[in-house]
Order: sequence, then C-alpha cells, then structure tokens
Amino acid sequence: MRAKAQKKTIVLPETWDRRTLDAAAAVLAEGIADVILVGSKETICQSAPDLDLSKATFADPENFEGMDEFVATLVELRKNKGVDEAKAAKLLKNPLYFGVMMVKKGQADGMVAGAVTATPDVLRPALQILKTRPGTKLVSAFFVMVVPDCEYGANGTFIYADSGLNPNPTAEELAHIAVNSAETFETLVQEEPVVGMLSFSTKGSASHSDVDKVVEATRIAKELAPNVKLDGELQLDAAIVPSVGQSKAPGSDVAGHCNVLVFPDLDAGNIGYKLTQRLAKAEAYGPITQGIAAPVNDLSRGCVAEDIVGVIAITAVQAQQQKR
Ligand SMILES: CC(C)(COP(=O)(O)OP(=O)(O)OC[C@H]1O[C@@H](n2cnc3c(N)ncnc32)[C@H](O)[C@@H]1OP(=O)(O)O)[C@@H](O)C(=O)NCCC(=O)NCCS
Ligand SMILES: CC(=O)OP(=O)(O)O
Repeated sequence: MRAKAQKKTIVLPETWDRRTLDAAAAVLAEGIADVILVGSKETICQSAPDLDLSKATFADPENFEGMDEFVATLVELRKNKGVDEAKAAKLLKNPLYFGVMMVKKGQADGMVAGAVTATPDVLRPALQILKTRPGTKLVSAFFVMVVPDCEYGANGTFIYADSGLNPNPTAEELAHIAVNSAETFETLVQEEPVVGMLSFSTKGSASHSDVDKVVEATRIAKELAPNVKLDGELQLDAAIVPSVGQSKAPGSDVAGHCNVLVFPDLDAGNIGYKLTQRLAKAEAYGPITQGIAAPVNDLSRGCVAEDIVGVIAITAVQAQQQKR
C-alpha cells in the first residue's frame, strides 16, 4: 500500500530466475513499483511467454548505451583498489554490479537480488559502489518476520537483526545494529520499537565473555539512544513472553515486550530467522539492509516469488524515505 503511494523504480538483475520474473509480473500488475529487468528483452520474454512483462523496462549490459559512463564511474570509485577500465568493464557485465550502478546513477531507486546469488556477492557491489549513508559507519541487515497467530512482538511482527551481514559484531557494532534497527522498525512497521539484546543469559544468570559482549552492547546502545525502549542481556523467552520477562528480569519494562530482536552474532541471527520461518511458518522478508546510501536488498536462495514481491515493496518504501 505504502509502496504504491509514490511509485519507485526497482532494478532486478537475476532475470534468469523464474521466481524473480513471477515477482516482477506481480509487482507490475499490482502497481507496487516500476521494474527494470537486467538482460536481453528478447531472451527474458522468451523464457516466460506466459507472463505479462510489457510494462517492464529492460537494460542489457551487453548492449547498453551508457556503458562507457558506467565504466568511468566505477574506475573513479575503485581506482585506489586497483580497478582499471578493463576490470571495470568486466565487472559491469555482471548483472549485480550493473544493477547497483543503475542505482548509483539514479536510473533506479533500489535493487533486489539474492534469489540465486549468495549474500556476499549481492552485498559486496552495493558496499563498494554505493557505500554507507552519511552519518552511518556500519551497514547491517535484518529480516522483517511476520509470525501467524502470534500474540508476541507487534501482533506477531518482529525485526530480527543482524541476520544477514555482520558475522561477529563487536559490542560497539552490536549497539549500532540495535539503535539502527529501532529506528528502522519505527519507520517501516510504524509502531514503537522495543529492543531486546539477546543472549543465552538473562540479567547475569550466566557468566561468559559472550554475555559480557551483550551487556556492554546494551550499555553503549542505551547511551546512544536514551529514549529508545531497550534492555539486555535477555534470553529469547524473557524478551518476548511477558510472564517470563517478569520472572527473569523483574523491573524491566522491556522484557517480555520486545519486537526488535538483536542477536549476538550472525550464527544466531541467521539460524533464528530460518527456524522461525520454517517451524512457525512465518513470512520472512529480507535480508533488508540498513545504512547503505541507497536501498539494495537481498533475498534467501530459498525464497518464493511472494517473498520477492514483499522485499521489492519494502525496497520501494525505503527509497521513498531515503534522502539522496
Ligand atoms: C558483506 C561481506 C561480503 C563484506 O565483506 P567482504 O567480502 O570481506 O568484502 P570487503 O571486506 O572487501 O568489503 C567490501 C567493502 O564493503 C565495506 N564493508 C564491508 N562490511 C561493511 C559493513 N558492515 N558496513 C559498511 N561497510 C562494509 C568494506 O569496508 C569494503 O569497502 P572498500 O572496498 O571500499 O574498502 C561480508 O561481511 C560477508 O560475507 N558477510 C556474511 C554474509 C552472509 O553470508 N550472510 C549469510 C546469509 S544471509
Ligand atoms: C539470508 C540467507 O540466509 O540467504 P541464503 O539462504 O541465500 O544463504
């Protein structure tokens, strides 16, 4: 609904993937966003003759008028990393680098990929070309989880962070992930964020250097964002179940009410979202990035077309909100 209010243009590089084309057709039919499909129009349309892609725009790296300018821009951005004209031309034949460059040049407002390509190869071009948003040092990635028949979180809606990007965040990085996720929850879900800094310990129930990291991250996050409802360290049950929160963390007005779950590392975050998605049959949209200069979002290779539609809609909403 919000995506449709001010239509944005989203580039989809993985056009050899049928789920991506199904999602593109649905997004165009529903008017969620305008879509650029990367690749040859003829090849793409022949591969999916049953889909109506007539409203899509096509951009083929093998035959693209603005390629010289794209190459020059990439050389300018990456020359101190050893990228010369030949290397830039080769990189830009990769649909993911090409798609990110379309965003960089303002020809698209955002990009969604990852149905086929693994996360590092989706996010690396975005980090290298678009870089971080002014004022942000750390990019992180989260999932929007919508759990059916669930009384916890915001009527079953949660943000799980970081579940896609930073393998082993320091306490300071974890604090930034928490504060950024709270802000994102407010703008995306439009409800008050309540942030739980997750651990295998609640308020000193266990002693370990991993627990110390979360305690320190909680301290820093509270300092960075004193007005955000945030507490830690909390076990998952103490974070989301009111009665358990009350018994394990008495006196905390956050414990038992969390809707933003900050995981101590990427093992926990990535495994946690997949457990929720597969066992609780939750909708899982992401990994959505926060902190890149323009929205580039990832998918799981296990996604279905409906997931891609959801991530495209979220990308369009992020593009509406992003000042460039
Ligand atoms: C995202 C990821 C690919 C980046 O790391 P990398 O491959 O080592 O790439 P580099 O370290 O060369 O980083 C590329 C650029 O991104 C920047 N960067 C990397 N991580 C960043 C972050 N979290 N925030 C901001 N910038 C970041 C680097 O500074 C570098 O910039 P530069 O080339 O201009 O100097 C890596 O963190 C990763 O693989 N993460 C795990 C992803 C994953 O597998 N998730 C599970 C499935 S969802
Ligand atoms: C987000 C994620 O885990 O992606 P994939 O399943 O593609 O590795």
